[in-house]
Amino acid sequence: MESGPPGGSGPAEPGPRLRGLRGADATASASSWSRFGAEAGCRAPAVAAVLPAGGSGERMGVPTPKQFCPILERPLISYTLQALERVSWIRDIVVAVTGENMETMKGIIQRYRHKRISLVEAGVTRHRSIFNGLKALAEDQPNCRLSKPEVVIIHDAVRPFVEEDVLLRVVTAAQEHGASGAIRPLVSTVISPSADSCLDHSLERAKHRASEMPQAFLFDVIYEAYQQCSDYDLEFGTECLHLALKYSHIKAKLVEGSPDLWKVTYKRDLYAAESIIKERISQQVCVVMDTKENEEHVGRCLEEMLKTELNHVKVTSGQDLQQIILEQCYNFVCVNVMTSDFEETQRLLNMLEESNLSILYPVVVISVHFLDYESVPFGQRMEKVMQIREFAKEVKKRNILLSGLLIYFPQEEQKLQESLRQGATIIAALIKDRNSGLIGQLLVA
Ligand SMILES: Nc1ccn([C@@H]2O[C@H](COP(=O)(O)OP(=O)(O)OP(=O)(O)O)[C@@H](O)[C@H]2O)c(=O)n1
Ligand SMILES: O=P(O)(O)OC[C@@H](O)[C@@H](O)[C@@H](O)CO
Repeated sequence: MESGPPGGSGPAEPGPRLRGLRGADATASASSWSRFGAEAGCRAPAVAAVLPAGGSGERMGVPTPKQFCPILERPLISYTLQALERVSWIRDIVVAVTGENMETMKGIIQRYRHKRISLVEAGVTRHRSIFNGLKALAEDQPNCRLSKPEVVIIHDAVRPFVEEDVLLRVVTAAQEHGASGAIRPLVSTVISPSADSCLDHSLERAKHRASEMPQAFLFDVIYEAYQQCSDYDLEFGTECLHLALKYSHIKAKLVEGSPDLWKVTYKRDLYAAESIIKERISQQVCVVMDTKENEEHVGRCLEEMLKTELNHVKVTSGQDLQQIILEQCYNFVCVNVMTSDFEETQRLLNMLEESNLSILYPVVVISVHFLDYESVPFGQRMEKVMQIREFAKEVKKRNILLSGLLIYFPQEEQKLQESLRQGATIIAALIKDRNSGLIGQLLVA
């Protein structure tokens, strides 16, 4: 069993969250357990998680095992780890990876600052990988800070969209019933073919469900089941709940899961996961502008136009920028009126680089310049504005996607409104698409 970097599998420690949120998240997380636990009449147990991540992803059809395939330049497994790390009452997260991917996994833990992670060798099947993870929790191994939990969550490393709510529900149900698992309605009807590939019978879809993840077990229940498990089940089985029933005689409590619990299996699932992640981090934008009359006016007009494109538009003159960054806004518009200088934008970029906000997700920054660019020789004006290409190349190394937008100003009010509307559309497209191919580009509204 290997731990990640020093402190990798230390005591429960929230994962890579920004300072301001860590407290908030942990408080929310702890209070949700205490609230939920109180309602369910149970106390908070010691909880650990096992993530099988030792597969080859054959159905994905690419050389890279799907758990390491990038989404927005970050490996899929990192999103799942992040989701579990948001839950402060999960004490340890044991990830089963193949020996050949051990260094890759350690690099991911290091780069994305994952905490509470311990690594074990995967097995040749998913059940064997899970079993190895459980052994790491069961046995007091020398120099290992892992200890046996009361409840263990088992969750596929390729299911990134798991929320605290369903984790809380399966753990609470496992405390009471010994085992629990998330289920979803079937999308297609299940049929049973005959030996000659004809329809033998079909199952009534309404009476059946798809077994998803997360699942949770009293540790002794599932560990006992794996210890008694036949080689056939270890080799060909796909259902942990079945092992708990067959070997520990425990009937798992089934809980309804959300639609986002699906497993990334085929390439289309990766595209779907990327669009969900893009949508989640594109919900809000922060408009940074000075309160000088001119700037405030066009900034407010732009704000109004942006509200027709994006759900949440915050405006700041800069004082509360640090808090906005801590609240994990990933999209910024810096308004510059009658100047092609980048001082304001540079100040914002410096704050973003210091904040580590862009470690987990690409941060979009659009430097908007309201410029009377017809009255000054084009070359002279453009020379300064074209600096954006150099800035963009530099900040891309920190996962910040910088592009520029020119809006002719001043101009007759109606034309200005049209430019602002076009500008808002361009800004929304840059935020929603997060295409790193557009960094350093200067767009004109
Ligand atoms: N020997 C294995 C096989 C699978 N898994 C993990 O179990 C989860 C769900 O399995 P699945 O979706 O089948 O992954 P793969 O086996 O990689 O996919 P495929 O069947 O397409 O090869 C994945 O996180 C996978 O990495 C594992 O830990 N050890
Ligand atoms: O069968 P696969 O190896 O593709 O994935 C494992 C899934 O079967 C499993 O995650 C759920 O069905 C719940 O047990």
